[in-house]
Amino acid sequence: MKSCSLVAPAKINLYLEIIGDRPDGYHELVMVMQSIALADRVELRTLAGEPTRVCCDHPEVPTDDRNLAARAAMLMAQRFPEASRRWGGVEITIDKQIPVAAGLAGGSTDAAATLVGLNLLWDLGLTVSELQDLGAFLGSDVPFCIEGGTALATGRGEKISPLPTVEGLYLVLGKYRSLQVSTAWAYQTFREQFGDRYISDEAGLEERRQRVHSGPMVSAIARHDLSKIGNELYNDLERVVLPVYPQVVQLRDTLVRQGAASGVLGVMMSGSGPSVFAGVESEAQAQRVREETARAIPNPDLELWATQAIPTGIDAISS
Ligand SMILES: C[C@@](CO)(OP(=O)(O)O)[C@H](O)COP(=O)(O)OP(=O)(O)OC[C@H]1O[C@@H](n2ccc(N)nc2=O)[C@H](O)[C@@H]1O
Ligand SMILES: Nc1ncnc2c1ncn2[C@@H]1O[C@H](COP(=O)(O)OP(=O)(O)O)[C@@H](O)[C@H]1O
Repeated sequence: MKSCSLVAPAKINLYLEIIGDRPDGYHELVMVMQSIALADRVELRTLAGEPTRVCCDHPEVPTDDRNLAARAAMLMAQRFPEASRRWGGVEITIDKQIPVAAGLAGGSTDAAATLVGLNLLWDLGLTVSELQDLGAFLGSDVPFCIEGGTALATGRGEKISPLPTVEGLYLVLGKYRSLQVSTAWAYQTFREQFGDRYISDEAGLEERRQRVHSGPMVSAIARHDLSKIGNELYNDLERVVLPVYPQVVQLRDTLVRQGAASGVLGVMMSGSGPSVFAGVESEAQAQRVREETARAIPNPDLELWATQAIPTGIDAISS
């Protein structure tokens, strides 16, 4: 029996621009992704002679083959049948700390951890880039989650180029427990409402890629300019999620108001939502804004975290 334990961080999107339609039904994106300290813990244990199973006591996380981590294990077994025969199935235990369907890539990071962990347990020696290629079969956010840190993501989100590390960015993150947003719904609604500005042919997409507005965010990151990073936060999916979820607007507005008083750098919804984050410059300020926001919205359904940007993705802490 072999086992390993991994830290699987969530992500936020500092920038998300939808630039067009793709023949595969996905959307062509330009995103700036950032790993954060809020993380699941994933434990893997080989099970000689037994099938793969997932253990997770979070009521909204499936433990059958809908679980993205189980799918990652199945993909590895399919691609590496010899190692799979030798080691048998794997028990995947997920300690779920990342809120589910929140726009924070919780399922994707568990899948990424499973790929990284099985690479270690099965002594496969796969490179980060090979693991990312496998991850792209599981979901658009999985390749980013493998290496994590700060990165530009293009294509449907699976093409990753590392960016300089964002240091000293602290965050207040909020999410209503009972609210979940389906990513497929968010993109579908965007397509229905704003699809007429889409470009679908490759030449048009290439021309559009040259005109994306992510340049100022990328240069703010290169210059380590936190206040400019705060000004350049952007997410196209806010345009479809905010009109349907008034609580998200209330949380966003409250964080913006705290910002005016406490010097918040910027506020934005992450991914397809409904989580919203505010960027600040110190841990103490993050704690203060978190407390003030909890006082301003005294709703037990609202969960708030003080967290921070981190420079790494999946971290194997023991094997
Ligand atoms: C919006 C983002 C931003 O990082 O994150 P989340 O909010 O899910 O965390 C991602 O684009 C989500 O990535 P991920 O959650 O991996 O999506 P996938 O499983 O690949 O796709 C789920 C569904 O979203 C839509 N989809 C996703 C990615 C993309 N570029 N175009 C799309 O249209 C498709 O309808 C797809 O069926
Ligand atoms: N390991 C997992 N953790 C969380 N959700 C999972 C997992 N595997 C599958 N899911 C399913 O994926 C859906 C999206 O969850 P999640 O990945 O947390 O959100 P998001 O796509 O917003 O980042 C959930 O509704 C859940 O049913």
